[in-house]
Amino acid sequence: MLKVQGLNAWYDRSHVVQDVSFEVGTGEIVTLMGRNGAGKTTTLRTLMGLVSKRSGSAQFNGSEMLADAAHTRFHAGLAYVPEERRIVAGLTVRENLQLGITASRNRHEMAAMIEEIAATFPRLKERLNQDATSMSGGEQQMLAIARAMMARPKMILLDEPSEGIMPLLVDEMFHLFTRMKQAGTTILLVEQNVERALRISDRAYILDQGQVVHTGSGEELLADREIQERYCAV
Ligand SMILES: Nc1ncnc2c1ncn2[C@@H]1O[C@H](COP(=O)(O)OP(=O)(O)OP(=O)(O)O)[C@@H](O)[C@H]1O
Repeated sequence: MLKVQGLNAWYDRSHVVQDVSFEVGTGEIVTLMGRNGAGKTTTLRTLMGLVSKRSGSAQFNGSEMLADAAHTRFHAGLAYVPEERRIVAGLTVRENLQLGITASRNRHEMAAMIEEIAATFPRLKERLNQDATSMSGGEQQMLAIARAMMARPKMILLDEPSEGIMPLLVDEMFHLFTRMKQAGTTILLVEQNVERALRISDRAYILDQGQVVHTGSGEELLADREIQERYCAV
């Protein structure tokens, strides 16, 4: 579904992503890992068209998309949940979810979509009419993911979804990713929570100083403590 080849990105003169190549197959969960500053977030931002100085190739379902505008990618079925969640204060959970729908929908369609999403995110279902920012950080993170899922993306890019979240919700969140995968969503994940991420990943790529230095199946990398200790914050 996504084929990235020779991707480069710069902030001014700083060459932050260097010749990065990786693939994400339809229905897979693929994780990008590596220490702070390795270039993971910048890789996602570059794929979403948010870094202007870039080169290389990124094909989404066979079409080159690196030069496309962010909204074109969105309409092609790519969703992005950045580390900062951008939940709108003063709106309820339901109203935040409604923001995730682009095309105009009638009330019944909208209600049906919220029902569908709420079935996957039970924690949000109980809180639909609550002010969204009164929820815990983890619940707000779930809302950010659920809101992105309202557009029914083919693929979702998640940047450190478990960061700063209480352990109980982290477990719930990783179960959620497995359920999203089972429901047909392809996931590209950036995670510091190495063990949990590897357990659910089909494949992972390890970045170090802007380059891919290692790749393997989730299972292979889970068994390789040396690689984890060397390149990830474990
Ligand atoms: N907007 C920016 N302007 C200039 N340099 C930046 C900017 N954002 C990130 N950088 C730098 O680019 C490098 C890669 O950062 P990036 O955020 O992609 O890493 P990361 O692997 O996602 O790490 P983290 O987990 O800390 O977010 C770092 O050296 C960082 O300081």
